[in-house]
Amino acid sequence: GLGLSFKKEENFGEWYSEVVVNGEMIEYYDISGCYILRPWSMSIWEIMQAFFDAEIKKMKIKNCYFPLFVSSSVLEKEKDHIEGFAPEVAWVTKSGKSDLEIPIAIRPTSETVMYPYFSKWIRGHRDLPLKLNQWCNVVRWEFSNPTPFIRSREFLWQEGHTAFATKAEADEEVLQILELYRRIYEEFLAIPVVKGRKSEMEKFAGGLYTTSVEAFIPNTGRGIQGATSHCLGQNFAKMFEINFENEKGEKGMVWQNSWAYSTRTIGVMVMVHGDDKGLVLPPKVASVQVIVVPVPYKDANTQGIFDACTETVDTLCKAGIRAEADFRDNYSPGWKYSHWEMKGVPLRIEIGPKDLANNQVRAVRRDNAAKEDISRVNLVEQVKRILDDIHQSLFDAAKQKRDACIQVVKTWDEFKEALSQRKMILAPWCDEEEVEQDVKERTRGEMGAAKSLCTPFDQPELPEGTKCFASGKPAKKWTYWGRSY
Ligand SMILES: O=C1CCCN[C@@H]1CCCn1cnc2ccccc2c1=O
Repeated sequence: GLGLSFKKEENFGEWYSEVVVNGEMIEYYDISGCYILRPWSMSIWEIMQAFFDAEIKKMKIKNCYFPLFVSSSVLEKEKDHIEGFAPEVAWVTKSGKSDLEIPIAIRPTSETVMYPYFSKWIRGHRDLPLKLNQWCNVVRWEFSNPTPFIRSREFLWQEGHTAFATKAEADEEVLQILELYRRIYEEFLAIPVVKGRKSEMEKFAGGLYTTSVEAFIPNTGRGIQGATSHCLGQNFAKMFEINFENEKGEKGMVWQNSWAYSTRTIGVMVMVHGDDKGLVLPPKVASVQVIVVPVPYKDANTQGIFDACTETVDTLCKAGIRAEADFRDNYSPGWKYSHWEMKGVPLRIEIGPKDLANNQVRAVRRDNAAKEDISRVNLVEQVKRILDDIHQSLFDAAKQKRDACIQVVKTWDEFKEALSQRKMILAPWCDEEEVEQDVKERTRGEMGAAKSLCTPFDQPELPEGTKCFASGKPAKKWTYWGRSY
């Protein structure tokens, strides 16, 4: 039948795979770890892209496009940033029947593709700042369990790559971009995130420091990195000789950033808001925000009902609301209700004989199934109010659930207990890397080890003498820990 065969609370993994397919977001592909993005998910990507692209254009960041292919000499230029990742690099070794002289890598990220040209283009301080972004796909041949949107061998992202004369400029941009990522999650996807800094162990090894927005999936009790904004320092400038002559004629290396968010955002949204009836789309990213369904009654004025539906769609569209009508005559209203609920359309409008007679429509919310009769007189402002309220209540519900998963701990025993309860753990930490390594080893198990998620910028008070939860040494900061994707 139409319904899902798995329940979110009982079989989360199967529920997720089924809901992205039944919601017509994803089609499974015959190569493992690769998925077809159908229009229902591509439209979500496009809406977020439109926002982010407009925002970075305000920051004078320009779009470009670099080749998909990377020569091995250049890719392996940076040993330590690539060493951990080497197994994930996909290589082209043949064309037709013949082997390539030298294998060519498919970009897993574009630092090594772009930075030899940054070196060529940046000569003097007038060439700075250089601020580029590209919207593209990247390939990482991962082996851990592939999951649509969350972990795939090819995904879409934007990657920003910027170069500045001073560290101060780089530091500022890192945070400006991170704020845009927070807005993507909280203002578009209605998902609460924590802004913070990654530990030395978890940061991008090729950079100076990494900031991120961290989300949490209550059903699996795992944190998930939502997006990252790295300050690369002068590490890549040194490697690729990206230097410039400043005003005083002195030679200096540039300060660089790189930052990305990807189609993983869509998977997080499905996991957080979806329910046993299917997808639940936050209105801001729904390609159809309102679906109008005619409810004809045997001898009632069917044409009048259809006309009212058409007029309702036109009125809403003229007001900038993304509305459509489902006039298909081979499906019943009840079938249509289930279908559009599965696809997560935020608001349904039903128009039957009674509604027609009373010059009203019956509005039904997807998030809480609340029904409301609305006069067609002030339809637009009522629908706008309801859509805004749906966004707010989705965010509030997700935040309440995420906050309920947060556990503050002071000792190792409390930490272990919270981890067994699948919590997102806030603990005082001595900030020593070998202690972090020790936490990973001591929590290794079939559920996966705990790792540090981020050190939140918003630090709670740390009383003098507070001990590190894992080492007993003097704590230096509060850090979030947990299992993660
Ligand atoms: O996050 C970002 C933001 C966008 C630009 N790249 C940085 C860092 C990417 C880190 N990374 C991640 N997976 C990889 C996989 C294979 C080879 C290299 C890499 C690699 O460098």
